[in-house]
Amino acid sequence: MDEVTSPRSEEPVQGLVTWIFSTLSRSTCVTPTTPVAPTYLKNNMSEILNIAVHGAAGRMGRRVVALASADPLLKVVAAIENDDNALLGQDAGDLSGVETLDVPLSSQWPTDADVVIDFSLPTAIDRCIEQCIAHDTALVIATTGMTDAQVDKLQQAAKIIPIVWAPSMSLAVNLTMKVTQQITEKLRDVPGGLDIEIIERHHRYKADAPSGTALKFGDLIADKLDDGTRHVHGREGHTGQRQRNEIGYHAVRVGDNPGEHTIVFGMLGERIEINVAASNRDCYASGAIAAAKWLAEKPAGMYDMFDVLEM
Ligand SMILES: NC(=O)C1=CN([C@@H]2O[C@H](COP(=O)(O)OP(=O)(O)OC[C@H]3O[C@@H](n4cnc5c(N)ncnc54)[C@H](OP(=O)(O)O)[C@@H]3O)[C@@H](O)[C@H]2O)C=CC1
Ligand SMILES: O=C(O)C1=N[C@H](C(=O)O)C[C@H](O)C1
Repeated sequence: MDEVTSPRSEEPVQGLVTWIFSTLSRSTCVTPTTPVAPTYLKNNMSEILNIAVHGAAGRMGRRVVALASADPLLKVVAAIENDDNALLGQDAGDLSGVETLDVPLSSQWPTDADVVIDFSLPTAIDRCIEQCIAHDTALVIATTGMTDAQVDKLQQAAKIIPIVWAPSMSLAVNLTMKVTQQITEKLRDVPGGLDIEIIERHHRYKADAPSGTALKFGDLIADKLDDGTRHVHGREGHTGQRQRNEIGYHAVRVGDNPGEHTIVFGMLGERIEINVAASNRDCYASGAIAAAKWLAEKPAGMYDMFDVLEM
């Protein structure tokens, strides 16, 4: 695959712009009806990579199966599901709207996977981590809403197996995270003060709020502010004036929105709003597949999408 230029050696904003154009010019537009493998990362894979999809019958799992099955460098060897899922036994390819793969949905853990790609539920995460360690399998973990104990467990697991963990696998979202950090650095001391609020919009079926991505936006922005940032979730009643050191979060649940984040930088007299929105779920699925390929040759450790995307 083509080599991507890292922005690290260049001046920050110019570097990011150069990088995104060089990246997008190498990428392929994907739609749910025409699965195409992600092409925006180089990889040096010499062998076919065996992929297991955890949460394979879900909204995301199906798109991962569809895109991975269209990639000549990948083989979907397992489609793991809940042991009481009504679809157990059905073919993962049929379910995902691609050709029959002869991979039935199963709650059994596979023995031949090189990398597990997880889009499931927090209740499924403990077993997933334990099984990846037991089978010495790399793990791309995308599920959001984990408990602190599960995050600790994941950090411990990263001492034994390679893990990519990110609340958003999307290229555009991760680039936007970098941009919002740069904006925060430029505006943090603006006369009159800077108010930062994060509005996220997702489909009505989403189980956790605010989104993992919104929380990560907030943490990354807070890293560029003075200590003592307060993370405020919604507002109601007699709240008093907004405090200077707050980051506000607002979770909107509407229809079938596959994910949208708006970061508002409010000042006296003007404001900036940065919006990043998915049109469909393939930005996440293709990012997770890129992460799996990247991870295949890495030693044990905890990585994120900034590592994968060389940002
Ligand atoms: N990092 C990223 O880029 C993204 C992350 N996400 C996150 O991914 C997760 C999944 O999202 P989405 O696909 O929309 O959700 P879905 O609810 O559609 O899919 C989750 C799937 O996991 C299955 N599952 C439940 N328990 C287990 C188990 N023990 N073992 C294996 N599978 C299990 C569910 O089965 P059942 O129905 O039987 O419970 C379901 O099929 C969410 O946390 C979401 O926030 C989503 C998009 C992008
Ligand atoms: O549940 C979803 O759909 C999504 N969840 C992730 C999150 O919580 O950040 C990522 C994406 O926004 C879609």
